[in-house]
Amino acid sequence: MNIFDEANDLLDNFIFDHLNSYHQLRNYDYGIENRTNVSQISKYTSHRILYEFDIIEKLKKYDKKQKYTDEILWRIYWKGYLENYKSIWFEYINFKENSNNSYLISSAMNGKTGIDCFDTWIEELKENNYLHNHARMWFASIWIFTLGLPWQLGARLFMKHLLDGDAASNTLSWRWVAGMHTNKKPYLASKENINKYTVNRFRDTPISISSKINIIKHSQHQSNKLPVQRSFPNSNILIMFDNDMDIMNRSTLFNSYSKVYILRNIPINNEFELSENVSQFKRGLIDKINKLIPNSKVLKLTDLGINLSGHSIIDVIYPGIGHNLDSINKFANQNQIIINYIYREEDLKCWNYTNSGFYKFKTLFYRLNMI
Ligand SMILES: Cc1cc2nc3c(=O)[nH]c(=O)nc-3n(C[C@H](O)[C@H](O)[C@H](O)COP(=O)(O)OP(=O)(O)OC[C@H]3O[C@@H](n4cnc5c(N)ncnc54)[C@H](O)[C@@H]3O)c2cc1C
Repeated sequence: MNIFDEANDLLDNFIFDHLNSYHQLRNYDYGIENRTNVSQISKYTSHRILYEFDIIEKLKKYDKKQKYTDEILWRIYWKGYLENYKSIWFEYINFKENSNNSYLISSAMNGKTGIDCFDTWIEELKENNYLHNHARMWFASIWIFTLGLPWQLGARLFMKHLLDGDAASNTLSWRWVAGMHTNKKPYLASKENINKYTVNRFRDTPISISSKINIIKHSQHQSNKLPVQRSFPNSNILIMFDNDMDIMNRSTLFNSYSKVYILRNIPINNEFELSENVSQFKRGLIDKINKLIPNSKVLKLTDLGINLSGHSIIDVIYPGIGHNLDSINKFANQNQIIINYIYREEDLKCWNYTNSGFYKFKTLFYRLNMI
């Protein structure tokens, strides 16, 4: 069974057994032993082993698909929103912590806050590399509004440990909790809500919401121009990354090149280092994909230079705003190489409608029958 069959099996089993009750049960976090109320496919969607638009297509024939489809749309929306407001990403990665909070930060990162649920989630995050969506919301709210810590550090901690770590969903969800997204309403976790949706699994720890709600400053971001698709191929080399590995229906594309390089070990500084579990998971996925593309080779970015000698223009499957894009752009600048990005038609279409709120996007998505 290849990795695509494995991922589709997980999705199909979920659809068959639990799609009907998803809208009623999805908000419950019953703990790691009982996760059947959610699909846990995110480690595949974030690497595009499962392609969002294929999932929506697959769901069309089911009755109670609405809530689940909406969640997939959130993923598409966040990606598109970040494409429209790239400066949000740069502001996030350039954030430097200079407060004297190091003791509190270290207690939070090591799960030693004394807040039972929060400390449990830290352990779960580091060991299981997954958190339920509601736990992510409570966690981020406690991090920001109870502990008073910068959201950017929480977002980096998530990216380090989540198998599904995703530049857009993660950065923008943290901003949403902080009250920095379009509705400007912070998400405030409450003890009653946590108790209800965790079925009283945690010691009853009071969560105080601090006055720090008011002090999250953020700049206004102007939307940027969206990219357009140019013609390809422009060289005999194609480059791809771990966050778009949907290779189904792409054999014609791959066959247009003599070599497909899958880049791994993208160097990012200490503040954005991935945990060993996450790195290992990505290595495993890349190796599996490598075996499925006959003319592919796995390369480190540091070895790309020698493999590209003599090329002044290369084609790259667009990896979306995030570290992969930053790294390849930096490489191209340093080596005076022109990059031609290959976009997906569905992405480009959706991004035109993701520059304001989610509900507007969702309404238009259905009305315009975007796939
Ligand atoms: C603070 C915070 C950080 C997050 N960071 C990430 C991240 O780095 N990567 C990531 O993929 N998701 C992130 N999410 C969104 C969401 O929590 C996860 O996608 C979801 O929990 C994954 O579990 P699942 O596959 O069982 O979800 P299900 O409930 O089964 O949903 C199915 C799929 O829909 C999509 N989806 C569901 N909820 C959301 C959502 N709120 N936003 C975007 N897509 C969604 C995902 O692709 C998910 O796999 C974050 C949410 C919050 C509040």
